[in-house]
Amino acid sequence: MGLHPAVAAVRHGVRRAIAGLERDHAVLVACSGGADSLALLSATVFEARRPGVRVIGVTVDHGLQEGSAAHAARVVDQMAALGADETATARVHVDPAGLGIEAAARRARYDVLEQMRVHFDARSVLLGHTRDDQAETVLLGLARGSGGRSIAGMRRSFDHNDRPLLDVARADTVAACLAEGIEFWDDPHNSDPGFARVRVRQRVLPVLEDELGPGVAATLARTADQVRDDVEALDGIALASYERIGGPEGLDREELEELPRAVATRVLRLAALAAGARDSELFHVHVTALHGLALGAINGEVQLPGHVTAYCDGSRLLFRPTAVAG
Ligand SMILES: Nc1ncnc2c1ncn2[C@@H]1O[C@H](COP(=O)(O)OP(=O)(O)OP(=O)(O)O)[C@@H](O)[C@H]1O
Repeated sequence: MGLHPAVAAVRHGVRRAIAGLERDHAVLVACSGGADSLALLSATVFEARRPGVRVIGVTVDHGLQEGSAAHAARVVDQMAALGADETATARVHVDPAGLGIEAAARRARYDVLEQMRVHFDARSVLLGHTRDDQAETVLLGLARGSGGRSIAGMRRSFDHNDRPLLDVARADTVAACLAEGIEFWDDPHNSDPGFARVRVRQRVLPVLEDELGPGVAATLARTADQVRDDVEALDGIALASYERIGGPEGLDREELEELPRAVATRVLRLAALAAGARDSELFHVHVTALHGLALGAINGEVQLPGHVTAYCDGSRLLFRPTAVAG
């Protein structure tokens, strides 16, 4: 019997991701025990064999659900049975204060995976996000309305992380597990309609598929790829412009006026961040106000999150710490 097409699709993604690795290099696979990450691990073991790359399987125990330690132990056994050279459980403490539980768990997970990567001297961390995850991310970003970056989806690689399955359908990771006799775990979170992502998965995408035809997830993911190229190009141009016209003495307003709006707003964001504005609360409305101020459409000052005030002085747009009353 030939190779199952779903297994071939998963292996194809992995082959590209580890193409640069050589004998005795190590790669870390982040494994939740779901179909996506177990299919990813199995394919990585297969693809790593010929170059002689070591495969490290790591599962993160967030300690948030009853029985999470037992679940992690089962995943570790599975990873070993699938042929991982080494396995580990990373336990994290999730502090939900500020970020909220989901974001705090994600932050803790990415931090500990990076620590494990360094610990095992691995070249990269492979994550099992699929094309469907990407489509959901694009739709959620579209609804959030925070511009190109929010619909550019997840990056294929960042820092030392890779997402080899971004072109692979989630159904194919399930089919690959079934074809290889891998028992996978269905995370109850993945079907809890309390999460916006789950509602997109269960209700929004199926309607789009019905009304616009099958393949919507793939086209959304393709859109993300194209938008990301554009966003990254604009970011690069903006950084170069900022380095040219910005500095400790603020921004040159005439030079700023010459820039296309998409570049100017990015330059203003960079300048505001350099002046100490708080990234997570610096919204488009602030940047638009800064633009108005620089062009003379708004008079006075603009207050930015993080206690930064922007103002104009002749030809320059400047920033200073906001004076605290009392
Ligand atoms: N507990 C875990 N241990 C190890 N890896 C995990 C764990 N949870 C998720 N991952 C990794 O992240 C990938 C995506 O998982 P999932 O879609 O459940 O997470 P998510 O919360 O949507 O992720 P993100 O927040 O990064 O978008 C998995 O395929 C796996 O590689």
